Amino acid sequence: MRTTFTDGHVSVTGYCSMKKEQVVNCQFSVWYPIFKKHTIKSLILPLPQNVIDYLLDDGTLVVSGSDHNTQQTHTNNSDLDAEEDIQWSDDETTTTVTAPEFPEFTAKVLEAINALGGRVFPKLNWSAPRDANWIALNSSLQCHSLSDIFLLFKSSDFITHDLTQPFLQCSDQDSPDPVVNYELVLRKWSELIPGGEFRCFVKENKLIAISQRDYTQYYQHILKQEEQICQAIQEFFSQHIQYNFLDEDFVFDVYRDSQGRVWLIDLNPFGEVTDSLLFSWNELTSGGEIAQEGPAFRYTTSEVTVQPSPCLSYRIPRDFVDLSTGEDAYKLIDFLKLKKSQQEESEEEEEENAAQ
Ligand SMILES: Nc1ncnc2c1ncn2[C@@H]1O[C@H](COP(=O)(O)OP(=O)(O)OP(=O)(O)O)[C@@H](O)[C@H]1O
Repeated sequence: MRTTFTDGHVSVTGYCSMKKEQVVNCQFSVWYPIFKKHTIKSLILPLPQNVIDYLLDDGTLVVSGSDHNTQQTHTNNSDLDAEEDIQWSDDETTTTVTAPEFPEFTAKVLEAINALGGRVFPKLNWSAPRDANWIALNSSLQCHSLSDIFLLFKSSDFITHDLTQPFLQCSDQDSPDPVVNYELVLRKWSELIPGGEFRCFVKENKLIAISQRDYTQYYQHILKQEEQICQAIQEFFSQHIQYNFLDEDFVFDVYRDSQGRVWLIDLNPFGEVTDSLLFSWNELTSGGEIAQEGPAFRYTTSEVTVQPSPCLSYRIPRDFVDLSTGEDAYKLIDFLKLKKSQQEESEEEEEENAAQ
């Protein structure tokens, strides 16, 4: 699930009126039990309040180290709680910070990761931290420990959106927000080839549109197998999805594997909070005109249209990543020294000016 912000405000164009209940129904723990047989094996753990507080505290990026490295070098701009152990050393302008620890939760997470084969894809109730994969060492959302998960979650706007304003774009703003029980979703890691992913739009229980998910790239096999892909998705929808979900309007994502088998990947609300990819919400809501006979199928047809990845705008320069994660301690020291010498230079200049 994703929200579009423009100058700090939500961009609502008002093509469709999504209700809070639709958002509630698209939580992972609601749809997973219904479609368990057709999706990737996953485990759901309730998120304790102190973990939620830690994720929302933007004072530090340092991650709990009890299941990983125990300490990391870091710039200190945090007034975090007493569990932090902060040591300043005089000779270098660096701090050593130990993040809060959650032993019980850590043990449960590790047990779940092991049960899923040691490598997982993490999510909250709705979103994965797709906007933060650049910060991970392998530039991937693959996690082996709770500290891997924390690093991604604490760096992700999509995760913050889930935690703070999941009902922001709903039309029934006058009704009270439903209670959300936050959950950590761990999914068995699967090597999904982006060219096999498609987003499907369902209106009044009818599959009206299918879009290539990774629309910034051209995939020749989609062009060649257009009919087979469309047919396989339609069959999957009518056999396993249609009339089985709690709403009649929704969006679902699928993966077609190399054997042609279709898998459910995710379920999203039918509304502007969900990216409409190669369609517009205006088209999708205007009386089903796009789907006269069967669903409309859109994919990128030539290399000319290839665009940069939509998540690129969330990235920051690698140097800053190294600084913020303490990955390259020397870079951090250089940076601090540079700041110090710049400060000294400007103080000298001020003194000279004052003397004149
Ligand atoms: N189990 C998995 N293993 C590896 N990669 C995965 C797994 N599940 C999903 N992915 C990849 O991550 C992408 C995002 O997954 P998902 O749809 O669950 O996240 P999301 O935050 O809900 O995204 P959106 O907001 O677009 O619906 C998928 O398109 C897929 O490429």
